Amino acid sequence: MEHASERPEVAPNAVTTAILSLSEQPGQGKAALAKEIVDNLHRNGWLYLTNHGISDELITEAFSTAKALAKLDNEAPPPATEVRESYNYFPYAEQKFPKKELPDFAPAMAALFKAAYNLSLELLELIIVGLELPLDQAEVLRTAHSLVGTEKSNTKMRLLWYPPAKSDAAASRLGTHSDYGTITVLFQDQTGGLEAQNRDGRWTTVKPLSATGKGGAVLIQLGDMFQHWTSGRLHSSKHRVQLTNPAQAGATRQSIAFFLHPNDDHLISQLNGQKSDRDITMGDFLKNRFSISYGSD
Ligand SMILES: O=C(O)CCC(=O)C(=O)O
Ligand SMILES: [Fe+2]
Repeated sequence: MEHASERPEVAPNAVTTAILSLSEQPGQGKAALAKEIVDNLHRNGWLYLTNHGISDELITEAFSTAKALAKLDNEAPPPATEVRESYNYFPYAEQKFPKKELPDFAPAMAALFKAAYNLSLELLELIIVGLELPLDQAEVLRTAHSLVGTEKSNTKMRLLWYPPAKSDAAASRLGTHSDYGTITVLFQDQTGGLEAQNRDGRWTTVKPLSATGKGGAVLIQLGDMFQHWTSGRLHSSKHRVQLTNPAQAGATRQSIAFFLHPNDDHLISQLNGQKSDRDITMGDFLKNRFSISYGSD
């Protein structure tokens, strides 16, 4: 209970997190699912997807390799203020891979990266349907992400490892931020601690759902760039990872976040077809990220 007074107020049931099945349900067509996805990305900016099509084996293999990497890195003690470790995986950055120590690293990460990329493309198509935009816009989005995996795209997979917290640790494991790309696909274990803020400004705890097993779910979060792209129709939520109870402090937490970004040189024109002087390349967007104002904010 020591930490309770240090934590910001969170109303645990203020916002409902949707759990949607990517495989069509009897009586529910693709259009209905697309609409539900868009409604949730409009209101909240996040949702869970079950039947996401990524095999347990791929996810489990990537998690165990990422955990082994965190253990390797731990041989050098982290700075005292460090509350998590993270490694950004870019498929082309082979010189950074721990080839000798972990020969399984490259194939495990490449497989999950590819699967998450394919899932993202499927989702982008559904979002275009749900936004009731002309279907050629789905092709626009697909082309905008054609360089994923190369040096001309900032798309990456972040391997996160949160060690057990010291008893006097602050309540924060990862500070408040929004993701800045198109969408994020988050795979997490069942430790919990993720909190997110919806369009109305309400914070909620996002119930932890494992990415594997029966009912395995991945969390989809919308990024700043996609909010901009959709002229603010979709919401990019602020989120953070907290230690929500003392028992959790003693537990490790592991997650893998796939951040989909458009090609650096892709000119982001509004998806509603309107010409706008806010059209901007992804590269410039990143440069200006902290100074521009955009969307409906
Ligand atoms: O660890 C998590 O669950 C969240 C990670 C995250 O939000 C990020 O890396 O941007
Ligand atoms: Fe994030």
